[in-house]
Amino acid sequence: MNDPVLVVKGLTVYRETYAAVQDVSFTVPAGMDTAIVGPNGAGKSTLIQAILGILPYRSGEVFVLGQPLSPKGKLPPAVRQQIAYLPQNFLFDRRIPITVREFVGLGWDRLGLQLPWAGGQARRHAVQQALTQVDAWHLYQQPVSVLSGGELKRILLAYCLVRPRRLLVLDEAPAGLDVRSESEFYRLLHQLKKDQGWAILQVSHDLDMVRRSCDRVLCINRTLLCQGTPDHSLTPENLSLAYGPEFVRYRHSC
Ligand SMILES: Nc1ncnc2c1ncn2[C@@H]1O[C@H](COP(=O)(O)OP(=O)(O)OP(=O)(O)O)[C@@H](O)[C@H]1O
Repeated sequence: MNDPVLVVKGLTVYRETYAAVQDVSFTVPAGMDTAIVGPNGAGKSTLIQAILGILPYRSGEVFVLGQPLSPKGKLPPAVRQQIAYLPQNFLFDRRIPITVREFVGLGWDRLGLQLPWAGGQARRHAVQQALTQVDAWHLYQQPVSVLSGGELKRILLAYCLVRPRRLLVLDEAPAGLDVRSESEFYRLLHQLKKDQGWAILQVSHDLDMVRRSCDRVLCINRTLLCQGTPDHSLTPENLSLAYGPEFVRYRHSC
């Protein structure tokens, strides 16, 4: 009945001459929050960038909403529009003269050519709602260039939320948010998956959060070491396999 939002089969991705991701297979169902965990340099960002079509992949197959992603990252625009991505770092030229409201509105616009006034009131309403959801409506007239790191993160999330999507991909998304914003952020993710059936795929180093909030875990270190529910995956044996025995001893002594 519920086809998976994302299917990855035998995916291998190179960073120059190095196979950063090797033969990784998994599926991401709708309405679930799936975490990707693993040590630094394990290939987590490489994996999601290949799934998003930002990096080419060498072999394997990727299907988003049943449509194949080409090895060079091509996907039909109607499918691409269903995916939102919040990167680890968002680098841009701070001199760009664009306000928060204008920036978030770009997330609402359809891909491709359209009239500049398209949408009108629906667009304005969607922008206001998205900014309110991330508690940033008060910033709507601010130039993006003056925002703090945490404010910018919330604006980027509003950019992802401004239109209904099927898949939200996050790379260490809450980094830079204060404690209150972080808990609001996870509450919002929960709401998106429960009420609107969004699939969430998030890279995280916060194993306690993963245990609390995620439904499934993929543990990787170049290859997929294990997958399943947090209880099934985050066992001392699997953590030792991924991070080394020292890490498990350290966590138990805390
Ligand atoms: N632009 C690049 N050029 C060459 N190699 C790269 C590049 N970016 C990453 N790598 C290498 O690819 C491997 C995987 O990196 P990746 O950033 O995917 O890991 P990660 O699991 O996301 O790490 P972290 O937890 O530190 O963010 C690492 O060995 C890294 O050095």
